[in-house]
Amino acid sequence: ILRGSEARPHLKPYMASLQLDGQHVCGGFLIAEQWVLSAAHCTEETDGKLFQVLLGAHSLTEPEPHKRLYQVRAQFPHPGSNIHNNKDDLLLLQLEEKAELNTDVRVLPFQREDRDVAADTVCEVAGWGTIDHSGRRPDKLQQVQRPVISRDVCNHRTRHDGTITQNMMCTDSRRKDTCKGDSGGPLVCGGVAEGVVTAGSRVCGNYKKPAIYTRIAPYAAWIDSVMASADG
Ligand SMILES: O=C(O)c1[nH]c2ccc(F)cc2c1NC(=O)[C@H]1C[C@@H]1c1ccccc1
Repeated sequence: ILRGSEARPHLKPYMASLQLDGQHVCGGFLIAEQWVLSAAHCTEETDGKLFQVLLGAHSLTEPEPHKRLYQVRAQFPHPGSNIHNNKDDLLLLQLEEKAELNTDVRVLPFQREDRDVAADTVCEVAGWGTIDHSGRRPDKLQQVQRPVISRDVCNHRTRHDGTITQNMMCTDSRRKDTCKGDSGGPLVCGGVAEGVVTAGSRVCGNYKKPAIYTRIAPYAAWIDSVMASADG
């Protein structure tokens, strides 16, 4: 998160850190007791290794009362996701067991009505992604508020030039923005997850390249079917 602020500890109890060998790779969030939603691109350089999911954390390194690292039973990238574009950039992770819910670990509801969030709506995004242009990585969860921009503006020739589909949405990226490592985290508008930070590599903090999110509502049926089909 560029030019954001430290989140109030444990006030975003749905936040997850997807880790490999103890290193934060991407964000994610708890959508059900045994399920985390993130971005498919985050699995690109993991050569088949499964993530571990850290829940209940504010600091990535310090001991905290409800912080716990969960093993992942299975990972389900959306079948339409691919390395060439941002399409269907969603990843479902089934935890090895149901997460223990408490004050610091809670499910975040996601939007099921497929209707665009109005432009200028101010939403919030959080993550342990880079906090400056030198790529500094925070230890504590950061957050920032960003206004939604319309798909037409985001698709302008000088912005993302028609690549933003109706399954994507954008927020203004002038100065304050998401960045590497924030991908997979939720864009929360009015207490509901409306989008997932896409993990395609993109410049951060440049107003000409707005932040891109995968809208969740169009994928509600896919999410429900994967959760229903997997055992447990
Ligand atoms: O965040 C992303 O957009 C993104 N997209 C990817 C695609 C493949 C992939 F193998 C990884 C990623 C990845 N995350 C990262 O590179 C994470 C490692 C970097 C990071 C930044 C800040 C703080 C901690 C760690």
